[in-house]
Amino acid sequence: MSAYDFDVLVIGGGGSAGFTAATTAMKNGARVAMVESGRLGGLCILAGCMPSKALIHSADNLRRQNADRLAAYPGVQEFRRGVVDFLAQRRAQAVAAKQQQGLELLRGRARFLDAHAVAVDGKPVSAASIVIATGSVEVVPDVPGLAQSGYLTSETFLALERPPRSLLVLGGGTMALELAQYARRMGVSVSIVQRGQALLSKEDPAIGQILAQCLAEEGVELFLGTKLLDVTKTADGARARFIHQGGERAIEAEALLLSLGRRPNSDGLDLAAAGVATGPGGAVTVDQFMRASAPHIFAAGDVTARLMVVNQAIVEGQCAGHNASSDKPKAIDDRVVPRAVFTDPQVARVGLSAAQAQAAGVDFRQASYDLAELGAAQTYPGGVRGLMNLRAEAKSGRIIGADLVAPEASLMIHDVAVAMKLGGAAADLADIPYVHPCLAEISELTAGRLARMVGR
Ligand SMILES: Cc1cc2nc3c(=O)[nH]c(=O)nc-3n(C[C@H](O)[C@H](O)[C@H](O)COP(=O)(O)OP(=O)(O)OC[C@H]3O[C@@H](n4cnc5c(N)ncnc54)[C@H](O)[C@@H]3O)c2cc1C
Ligand SMILES: NC(=O)c1ccc[n+]([C@@H]2O[C@H](COP(=O)([O-])OP(=O)(O)OC[C@H]3O[C@@H](n4cnc5c(N)ncnc54)[C@H](O)[C@@H]3O)[C@@H](O)[C@H]2O)c1
Repeated sequence: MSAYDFDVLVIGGGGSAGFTAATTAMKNGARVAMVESGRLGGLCILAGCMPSKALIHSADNLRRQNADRLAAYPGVQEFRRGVVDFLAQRRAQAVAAKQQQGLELLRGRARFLDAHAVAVDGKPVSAASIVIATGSVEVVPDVPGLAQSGYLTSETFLALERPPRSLLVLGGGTMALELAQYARRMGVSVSIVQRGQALLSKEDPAIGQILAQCLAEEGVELFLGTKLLDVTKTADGARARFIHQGGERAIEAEALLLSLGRRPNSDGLDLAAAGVATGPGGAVTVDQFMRASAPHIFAAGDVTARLMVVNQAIVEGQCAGHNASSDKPKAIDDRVVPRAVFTDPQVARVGLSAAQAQAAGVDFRQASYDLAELGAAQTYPGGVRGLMNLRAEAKSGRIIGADLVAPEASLMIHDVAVAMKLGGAAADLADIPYVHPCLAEISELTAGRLARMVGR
């Protein structure tokens, strides 16, 4: 009989990483409890991936139909709520099914008491191993006046009952671009104020340029390379002052959306009581087994800040859940986690970026292809914009990463992901006679170019 209440305790079990960790540990035969302070579903279902995509796809439809967006707005919101409620209910049913199999669900907020115990709303619970999966929170920078201005976060923006006439988006990352384009397509007048010189500053600058062109053509006003000075509340909304191209500018809008990144949600956990070390922004520091600095404590998902997307959270949850409940530890394999930005055109990536490969000292070659060069692209009235960068190890020809901008890049990236998973080389991808004429042929053609530059 164990000295602890449970074999494995998961903090944040209602989210993607936590629920995966809990069910993985159960498969290993562990007695598992999960603590959840909020509604079951986590960020992806309740206020992230799913509601944002429900709105984006709705705006696309309305645009195609040339419908009155303002009149359609309440229906779009009703659709978003329906999607969220359906998926949250499905998560609740999945949790209930696991409860039938012995999972203990503890409702409340967890805080560490020591390395093997947490208090759930004051009540102590102990476990041999603990998985931290508490997700992330919005970054709120220390900008004068911002706190008093009444800004929107992604969560409050997604749920607005009425669209603002004008929207000022602070930030130029994934979330900023998805939500800015959605708002524009719903008829809102949109400005983006971004600190970096490019949009999506972690990607190849050519990608940010394509997105900047597309957004500007839709009427989004872009300010890149800015320094935010302050924000003031006005009678109609908010006003942001910033430096742009050496001069001072000010933009007023009815609503201000904060999209300056997310940071690990670890503040209230009292990690010091458990001897768990944190890194930049409060990320729980983990090794390749998703093990924290205390040997029987693991972490998974946004709280580790490795890559804040849901498929990464699930891969980390599987690894943490397994290692928390097994004496045969497995290292995480997150080499192949594709991800996408759901703008139009979409942006997708798998594997290492060129900058990451360089930083890791990999000897690689990169081939690029402009989507407009493709025969299939000629068949789209008005043309299509995009590109592919494909990278492979110089000696072996093995594919190590790709970037893609294309209308359906979120779908198209998966053939590169499969090739990478199977250890494929550029020549293997080039060898597949792709359906003609389709935009996915860009993979075959870029791979052909790359195959001629590398060893195999
Ligand atoms: C607007 C938006 C759009 C996004 N779109 C996409 C997308 O299209 N594709 C994609 O892959 N990713 C997307 N993401 C990112 C994705 O949602 C996250 O990476 C993912 O949901 C993180 O999962 P998680 O399990 O780490 O955290 P969460 O799902 O946030 O789970 C953490 C859980 O812990 C609970 N919790 C926190 N503290 C405690 C505590 N002390 N005690 C008990 N419980 C606690 C919370 O209530 C929550 O249920 C988006 C994010 C946003 C904000
Ligand atoms: N499709 C998806 O997978 C998806 C969609 C939305 C969000 N997400 C995830 O949610 C998280 C949050 O998204 P995000 O777009 O906010 O984060 P992000 O890190 O992609 O972008 C933040 C942006 O804000 C800028 N910035 C940060 N601090 C600033 C400051 N003080 N002044 C001016 N600019 C500043 C950065 O340069 C960057 O461009 C990300 O980790 C992302 O992966 C994913």
